[in-house]
This record gives sequence, structure tokens and C-alpha cells, in this order.
Amino acid sequence: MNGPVLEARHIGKRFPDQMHIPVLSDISFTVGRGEFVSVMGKSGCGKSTLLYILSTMDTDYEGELLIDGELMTGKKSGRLAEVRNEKIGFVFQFHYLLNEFTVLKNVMLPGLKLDKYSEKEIEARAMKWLDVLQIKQLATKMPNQLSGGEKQRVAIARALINDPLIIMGDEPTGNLDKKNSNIVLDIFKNLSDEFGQTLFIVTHDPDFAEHTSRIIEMEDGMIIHQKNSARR
Ligand SMILES: Nc1ncnc2c1ncn2[C@@H]1O[C@H](COP(=O)(O)OP(=O)(O)OP(=O)(O)O)[C@@H](O)[C@H]1O
Repeated sequence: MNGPVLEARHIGKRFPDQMHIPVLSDISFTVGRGEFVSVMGKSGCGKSTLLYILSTMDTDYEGELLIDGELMTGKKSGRLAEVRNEKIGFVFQFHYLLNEFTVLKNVMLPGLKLDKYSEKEIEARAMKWLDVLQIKQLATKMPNQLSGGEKQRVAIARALINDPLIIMGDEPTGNLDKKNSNIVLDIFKNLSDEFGQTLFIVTHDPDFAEHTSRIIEMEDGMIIHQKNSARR
């Protein structure tokens, strides 16, 4: 399909214990193929809540969500899990690598859950991404032998293994020092520029956001501003 990768239509959210205060109100936007979008806003403005809805993990919201032109709202949990596994790659603030497996196996795991590629292909793809991210030499290491920045690069390789339509990130540089944040930012820019990867990243960091192609700015659960950055 050639329509938007992601489309939010008038999304709203209230938590059951605080029904009178909307945490999100009337959030509407689309993300097109190959866009590198960042979402900025002060702590508590609703960024993580929004990402949880966009990634289909929270199904209790107002409005509609479409991924790759398919309406997600009201879909059964089985279909939502399929869409998550096939179309979305996740990168979080913490890497969530499994300490009992090697780097290579960690990157391969989401691929092994799907029938999309054979095990041999998954291994080749994992090695390709480890190479692109310049951590191929770490393939046989265990996660606890890596630095924080290296772990986050492994997490990015893992997010790429199923050739996702979109990568969603929740503060992926939030736990990194400046040097490693810049490495991760360069990786995302490279994925966007060289591979046409669509990226949707929640961040606190204005320096990071400045390098994305569009910034969605939120305040008190609403979008207050959207701007295309100077980058393109
Ligand atoms: N399960 C919940 N029940 C009730 N209120 C919640 C729940 N989760 C989040 N909230 C409230 O919703 C608002 C938005 O929270 P959210 O975590 O989405 O903000 P955020 O912009 O991601 O913040 P941060 O940058 O600190 O991660 C906050 O006021 C928060 O207290």
C-alpha cells in the first residue's frame, strides 16, 4: 500500500481513575513512508501514552488509528499482535536484551517468531544489520559484556530484523551520554537517508529532534505545533 504508514484520527485518552481529565485530546496526524518524525514535549504531556496507543498496545482510546492503511481500532488482540510483530520495530530507553543469549541470538529472536524468513536468512540479516551498525565484532558476546551505547545499537539491530514498516522509539537516547546519543542519532539518520526507513521517535532532547525531518510538539495532551525541520 502507498498511503500513510501511520494515521492518527482524533485520538483521545482518559484513564479510568481520572475520567474528567483527558490525558490526550484530538491528536491527528499522518506519517508518510520514509519520514523521520520526532515527538517532543515536557514530562507528563502524554508522549508515552500516545506511543502506547500508536503501537497498538493500548486499545482503550477515542478516535481511530490506522497502520499501513488498515484500521487498528476495534481489531482483535491477535491481529494487533501480528501487526506489531510484522510492521513495527521498537527501541526503548532501556534495551531489554536477554542476558542468557548472545548478541546475535538477541537480534534474531523477533525474526524467529515470524514465518517471514528462514533461520539462515534471519542470521544473515542479523549479521548485516550488526555490520551496518558497526558492531559485527560483538555478535558472539553476551549483553552484560557490552557498554550502554553498544547495547542500544544491538536493540536497534533487533528492531530492524523483520524489516519493519516503522520504527517506534520511546526516548531511545534517554539513558545514554552525549557521545552515544549522537551515535544513535547518526544511525537513525542513516537508516532514514540510506534505507528509507520510517521512524517515529519520542524524545526529550531538542538537539536530537532538530535532526529529524518533522517535529510534533505536544503540551497537556495536545499537539500545539508541527514543523518540518531545517534538515530537509
Ligand atoms: N495508568 C495511568 N493512570 C492514570 N494516569 C496516568 C497513567 N499513565 C500516565 N498517566 C498520566 O498521564 C499523563 C501523561 O503521561 P505520559 O507518561 O504519557 O507522559 P510523557 O509525556 O511520556 O512523560 P515523560 O516524558 O515523563 O515520560 C501524566 O499526567 C501521567 O501522570
